[in-house]
Amino acid sequence: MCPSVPLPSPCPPGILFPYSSPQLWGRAALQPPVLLPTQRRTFSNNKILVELDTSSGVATMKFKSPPVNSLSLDFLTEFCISLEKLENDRACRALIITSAIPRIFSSGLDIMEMFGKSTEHYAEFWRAVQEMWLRLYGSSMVTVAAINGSSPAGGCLIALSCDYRIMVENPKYVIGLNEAQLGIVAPFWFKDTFVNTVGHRVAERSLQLGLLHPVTEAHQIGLVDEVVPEEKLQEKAAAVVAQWLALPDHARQLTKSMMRKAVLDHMLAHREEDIQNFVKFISKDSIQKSLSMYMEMLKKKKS
Ligand SMILES: CCCCCCCCCCCCC/C=C/C(=O)SCCNC(=O)CCNC(=O)[C@H](O)C(C)(C)COP(=O)(O)OP(=O)(O)OC[C@H]1O[C@@H](n2cnc3c(N)ncnc32)[C@H](O)[C@@H]1OP(=O)(O)O
Repeated sequence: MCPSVPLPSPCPPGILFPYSSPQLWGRAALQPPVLLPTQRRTFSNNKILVELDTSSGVATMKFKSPPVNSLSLDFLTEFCISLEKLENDRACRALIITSAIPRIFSSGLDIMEMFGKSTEHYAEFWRAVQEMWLRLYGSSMVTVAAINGSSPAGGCLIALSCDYRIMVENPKYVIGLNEAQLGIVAPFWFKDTFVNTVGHRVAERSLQLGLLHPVTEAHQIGLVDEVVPEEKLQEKAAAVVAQWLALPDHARQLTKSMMRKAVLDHMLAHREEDIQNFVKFISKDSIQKSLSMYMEMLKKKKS
């Protein structure tokens, strides 16, 4: 997995874990028994609320950055800190990611972070985007995206980086990597994450056309795993987590690592080059113009 997020090793690889009880499979079981004053631990910063149920080992992360949960540098920093805290907390085995903002899961990367700023700022911002993906895609926790609203581009990347995606049935919601519509390009690791989920042909068409898929279509192409009515979302996410947690952590984690390692390693090997490419690309006048026109179009749509 990602070197910045080392895999916890409940037992050496290749050694069979004692299959006695599901409760003993988790990281929580490795802790000496302690009496906890409460079963819920909450931490919240400006843009993200995290609640960890220490009895089940399941954390819920809610994005709460109005108006549209755009992924600004501040948001990404909070996100990475929250992920690191949970990853290092042996009581936490699973994470459900959802939104507290009605109708929007996340509007993707904050376009204002990529517009009219210095090259140093672009480099810092892009490193934060990379870090978020490395931590989430490389997480040893079970991760479930409970997608309760539209989720374009960077928002879709967050969902794609999870182990399982459940989306609310609503004809107004869309999801996809729509970068091409903005006149920009999904970087190779966005593309790899997408291909690993939906397959090469579907990804090629969807990426070239910058498609935002309605929920039913997203389900048909395998971009989301399940579609549920809004009121069933949390219950469904909890059920999926329980199913994944019923397996021994080390077996699931090693399997996940095996499936994702090549993509993570590829990105890590090209991380600095990827930052340089981003800075060069985003600083171009033509790209800045495209972003400016896109923001104008968003504003016009409102009026
Ligand atoms: C050899 C090849 C080399 C290649 C090298 C490659 C290098 C890499 C290239 C760059 C890669 C970048 C990857 C980018 C990823 C992204 O995520 S880009 C962002 C994409 N996001 C979008 O397209 C979403 C845009 N927003 C919307 O569609 C809608 O806003 C919405 C999310 C569906 C919500 O709609 P609605 O509820 O109607 O709200 P609005 O009124 O539209 O918006 C409210 C305000 O929020 C602002 N806003 C919306 N999205 C963003 C955003 N992403 N960033 C910043 N701000 C956003 C919107 O403008 C409104 O603002 P106000 O008018 O001021 O209220």
